[in-house]
Amino acid sequence: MLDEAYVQPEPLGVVLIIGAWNYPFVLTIQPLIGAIAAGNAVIIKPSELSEKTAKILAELLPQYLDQDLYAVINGGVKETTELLKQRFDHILYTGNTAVGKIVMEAAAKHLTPVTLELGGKSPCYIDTDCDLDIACRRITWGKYMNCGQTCIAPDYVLCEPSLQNQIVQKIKETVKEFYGENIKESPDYERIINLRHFKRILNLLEGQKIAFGGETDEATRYIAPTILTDVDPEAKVMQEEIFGPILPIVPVKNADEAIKFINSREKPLAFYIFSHNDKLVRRMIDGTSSGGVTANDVIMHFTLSSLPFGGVGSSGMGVYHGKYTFDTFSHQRPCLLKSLKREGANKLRYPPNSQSKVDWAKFFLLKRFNKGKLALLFLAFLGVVAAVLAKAGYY
Ligand SMILES: NC(=O)c1ccc[n+]([C@@H]2O[C@H](COP(=O)([O-])OP(=O)(O)OC[C@H]3O[C@@H](n4cnc5c(N)ncnc54)[C@H](O)[C@@H]3O)[C@@H](O)[C@H]2O)c1
Ligand SMILES: CCCCCCCC=O
Repeated sequence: MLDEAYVQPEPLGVVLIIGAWNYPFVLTIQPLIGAIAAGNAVIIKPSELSEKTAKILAELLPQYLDQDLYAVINGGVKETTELLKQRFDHILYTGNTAVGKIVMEAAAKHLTPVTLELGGKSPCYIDTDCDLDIACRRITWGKYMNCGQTCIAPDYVLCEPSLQNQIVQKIKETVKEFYGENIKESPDYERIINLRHFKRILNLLEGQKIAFGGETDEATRYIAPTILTDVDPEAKVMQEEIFGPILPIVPVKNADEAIKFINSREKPLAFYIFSHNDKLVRRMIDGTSSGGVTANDVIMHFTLSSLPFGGVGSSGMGVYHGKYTFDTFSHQRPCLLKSLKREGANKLRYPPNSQSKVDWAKFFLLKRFNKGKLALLFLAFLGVVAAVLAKAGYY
């Protein structure tokens, strides 16, 4: 009651940040900022696949930051494996789920806590009560941005069968509006990172009904914005994160079936719902689980520093962004400052024990006294004294 209690965040020590290639600058610098703010030393390991960004980070960072505290280490699997043998105080890893398990296993050897920013198949439900023009424009933006190589891109669409053709038509129109008649020539349409990923994505198209797009060019690793319709939930394209510009549409009877569909799979990194019906939006949020949610848009929850960003289940663990990054890289140290005075009040907990001590302890614990309540009690006591004095004076 009379002591001071507070939480003091303290730095964890040395943090390892392992970045991914698809947004190679933001996925290393954003966690770095919070790790520095929390007072840690940091080692950054950019992805070797985005080699130019990795090189420029190694060149630029030492020009602005103390190299003894903030180092960039470049390399591939061999170097990262070696790095992971070292003891760190926290590891933030961004990348695929399989490597996430390798990172967690290496961290476990030193009891190092991890934040795993992984991926998954982020579903998008489009309700019949919806402005389809706007929904399709926003989905087109989020799906084909960075050629579909975005961790929170809408992976596939769930909708009632009657909406399917309209959605194809509207996305087709929006693609033309965004990238022009000749998408290949558009300076705003990107390419697939490498040949391995190009072939992996092409493999997902096998046996599918292509309602729009489908053109590819291996020499430039170009894959056109593509839509697949009437997709079988068991199809290959529905088994792994697409991470490319292909949008499967899976028809469902209604919102309840969409909820069941989502819940029968691994927990996704993001979930998107398009509907005018606020009740339905909330019902779908309550009925499912995902790293994050945006209603009536895609991607945008990532951009709010007031919201924590991260996955759940196989899409990751832990969060960052804004103040949450600071918290992730801090130990929340509880501190209680007592005085050596007022020893009488402590006698209750010392032996020998008695029933009366137990009764007093129960009284104090159950009443949950705090400074505010104590002040009220003191005021009440003063009131009683004042009343007694006043009465004594009156007579
Ligand atoms: N949650 C997020 O914020 C987020 C952001 C971007 C990407 N992602 C996910 O990342 C995935 C794509 O990234 P990726 O995995 O292809 O990126 P990647 O190939 O760049 O790998 C990520 C990092 O892991 C390291 N790595 C690779 N193999 C390793 C191994 N065997 N041992 C130790 N380290 C190893 C790489 O060097 C790299 O730094 C997608 O699933 C995507 O959804 C998630
Ligand atoms: C404004 C869009 C930024 C999206 C970054 C997503 C990071 C994950 O791939």
